[in-house]
Amino acid sequence: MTSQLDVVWLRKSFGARPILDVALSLDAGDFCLILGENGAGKSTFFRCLLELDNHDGVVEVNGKRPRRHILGILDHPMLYPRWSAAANLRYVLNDSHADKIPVVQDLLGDLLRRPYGKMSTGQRKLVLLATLLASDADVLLLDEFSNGLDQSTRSRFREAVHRDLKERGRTIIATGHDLYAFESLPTRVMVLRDTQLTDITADYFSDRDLTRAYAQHVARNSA
Ligand SMILES: Nc1ncnc2c1ncn2[C@@H]1O[C@H](COP(=O)(O)OP(=O)(O)OP(=O)(O)O)[C@@H](O)[C@H]1O
Repeated sequence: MTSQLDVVWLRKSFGARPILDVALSLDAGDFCLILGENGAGKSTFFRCLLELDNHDGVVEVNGKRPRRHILGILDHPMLYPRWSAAANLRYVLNDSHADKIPVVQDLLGDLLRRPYGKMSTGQRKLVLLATLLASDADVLLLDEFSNGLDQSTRSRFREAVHRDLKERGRTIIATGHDLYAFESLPTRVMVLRDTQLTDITADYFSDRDLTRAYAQHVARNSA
């Protein structure tokens, strides 16, 4: 059976320095958390999947070339600051009713009317998440998305993502150093180190403790 996202192989170097030599297959409904030290190559992996960096490899979404089926949030994306969140959503998604989509209404509520430029960092992130969840993309990438979110915004993030995975069956890949923010979401957990992805999902599922599973992996590999 074809996976929803199939990174058959992907290699990336900066000059003579190899950064990525990875393969990864994920199904519909998978939430894959990629852990790794600063500089391990997580953002570079996302940039390659989004075709923002040149690289070698074969990547397929539902057995075909990805085209517009992968969308992601990378560092500090900008929407139009003077426009309301609703106007930005309608423009970005090219859909005059985008602000009426239930997931958008649930996530943003009154924020929809507020100018994007006058929002806090966490509120802007919710607008970006709503944009992704209202899109047609089958694969979503969330780079360091959870950083700087307070407890209640994290809960809204988790609930919206949970519902999307269950009802829409997208594939979501996230990175982040704040592991508590991802509580209960991951179906797959990988560590990126020395150009390679290592699957630590089984370790994570033994007691659903991300911090312990990651610390054990690091300890094993630095011994
Ligand atoms: N345009 C570039 N040219 C050369 N080297 C780069 C470029 N972009 C990133 N790098 C290097 O590639 C490596 C991977 O960077 P990347 O940003 O992907 O790491 P990361 O895992 O996302 O780190 P962090 O957790 O700090 O966000 C780093 O050593 C970085 O310095």
